[in-house]
Amino acid sequence: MDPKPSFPIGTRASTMALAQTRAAADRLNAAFPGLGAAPAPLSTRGDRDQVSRLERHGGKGGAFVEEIRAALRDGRIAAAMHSLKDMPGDEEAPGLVIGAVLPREAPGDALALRPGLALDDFLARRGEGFVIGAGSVRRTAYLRRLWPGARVVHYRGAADTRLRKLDEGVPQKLPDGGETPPADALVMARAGLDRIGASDRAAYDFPYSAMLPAIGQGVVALECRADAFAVREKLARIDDAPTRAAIEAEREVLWVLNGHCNAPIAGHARLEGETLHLKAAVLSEDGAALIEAEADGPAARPRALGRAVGLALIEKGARALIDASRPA
Ligand SMILES: NCc1[nH]cc(CCC(=O)O)c1CC(=O)O
Repeated sequence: MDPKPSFPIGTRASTMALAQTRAAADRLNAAFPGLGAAPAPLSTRGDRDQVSRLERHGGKGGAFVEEIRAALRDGRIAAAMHSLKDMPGDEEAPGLVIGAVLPREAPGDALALRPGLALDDFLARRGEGFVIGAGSVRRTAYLRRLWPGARVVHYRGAADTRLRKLDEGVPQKLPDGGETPPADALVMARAGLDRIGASDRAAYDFPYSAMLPAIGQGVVALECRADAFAVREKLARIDDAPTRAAIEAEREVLWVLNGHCNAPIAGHARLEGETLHLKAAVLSEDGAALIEAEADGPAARPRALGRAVGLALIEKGARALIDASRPA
């Protein structure tokens, strides 16, 4: 790797994050030959501390995003690569903007199975008696609805590490010193599996009707300083308009709900011609309650659509579910 790229893109050092950042650098270098965009891996506290839960770091933003933002603010990097899903949606970062999003990859969730397990058997038993690892309250809540007979355990860490633990039958350490039983299956982002070259590990893709993705899932975002005009101009040039419209609608839902990082909120927007279709949901942590809202709107006004869907969720009682899932 170029030790001192002229356009360093800050990133976490995981396999997945590096793959995403290389994709972003390729896109920039194709649009601006000679720019010298290249990944600048930074190690974050969230990566070093694999044991504690994300919430301990003040949420997703606290875990991964803030340290990379610090490098952006002090000028060590020109842009920062984030999985959009990991960026808090209910507040803006002062002085920073999302300058570009890359074309969205598969937005959904997939099931990876321990080698030797047959998908047919798993599905026929509806997960009964199986241990399923999941890393978010959204996935946990949907799993409890879908396969109530399965035991869902908290699983986190880099995607390739999680897969290795699944394959080797390694238990996962918990913050309280205990450990989970080895998992039979993991729920992971399909886009993450694709990016680390593990597409063949996706034994089953959850239909959106069974598990609606996280807001922003599958989208790579490039953040930069609001006052870095030369950078902003380059990022504007590679911004993917259909993805931008979708994420503006989705993230407006988060904004309206004021959803904290631990809230089981889901949402997905898709563009068809000039029309955006947006569906969003809020669940109770045990999956017993599911509130959904959906609407269509012009692609040119994505935030209005997101706002309407967010407010419809609140009308239907979403606020109580979000408050109930707030960490004490
Ligand atoms: N929270 C971790 C994270 N952040 C982004 C992705 C990959 C998919 C994406 O780009 O949304 C993942 C891994 C996962 O959820 O399994």
